[in-house]
Amino acid sequence: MKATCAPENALQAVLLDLDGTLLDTLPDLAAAANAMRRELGMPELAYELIGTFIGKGVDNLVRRTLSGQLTTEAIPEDDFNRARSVFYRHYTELNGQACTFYPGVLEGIKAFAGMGIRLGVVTNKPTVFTLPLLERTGLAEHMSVVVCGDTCERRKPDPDQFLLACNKLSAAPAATLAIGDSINDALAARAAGCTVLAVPYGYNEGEPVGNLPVDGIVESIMEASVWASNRFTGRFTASGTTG
Ligand SMILES: O=C(O)COP(=O)(O)O
Ligand SMILES: [Mg+2]
Repeated sequence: MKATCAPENALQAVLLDLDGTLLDTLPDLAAAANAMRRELGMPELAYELIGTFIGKGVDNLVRRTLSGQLTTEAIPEDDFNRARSVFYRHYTELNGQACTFYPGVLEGIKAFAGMGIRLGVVTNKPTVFTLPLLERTGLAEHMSVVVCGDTCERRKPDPDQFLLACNKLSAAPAATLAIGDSINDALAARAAGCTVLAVPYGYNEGEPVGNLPVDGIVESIMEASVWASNRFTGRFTASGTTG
């Protein structure tokens, strides 16, 4: 890959968060979380509350769902392991059943692809749930790289996943745009040296996105493609030509 052929300020890659950015996965995650609670003899939680538990990976979602709150007290390891396996069983069934695309996602993906820019997913979701979901929704065919919550030693908000994704795409982090819905994406992508955009419609652990350390907030992935074509002067294609 001849990244050096790209003109200055060319966009080489776009890395997309999954839950809360590409797909509204809350219906499936909340159904699995509540199925877990029911099976453990606990009352169900409101969907909106469970939405605030998404973002730091499934293990944290399980811990938060057990506690019923965002900041969890210490949960005995046996209780956690039992709950986790119940959640995994339910979510394996439900993953992809009721989730939906956010408006502008497919249009935005096509717009970026039309610019010759390679796309990837960087998610805190474990591989065992991410790959089937990308297949079921048809997203897999658009992605040149997928980095999951268990791919690297550390997850978002640490930068490792973004650095690995850039490396796999032979893209410089400074020429890579990350788009996410939460503080975890913002901190991780920024620490990796990427340009970062946030979408306001996702989860962000119950907080508004207005205070996130990002380069901009866009209403959709389609709007992100317009933002990127204004912000980056050159475009990079796999052959090293520009347009
Ligand atoms: O699994 C999660 O907690 C969230 O996954 P995400 O990184 O795709 O938003
Ligand atoms: Mg997210």
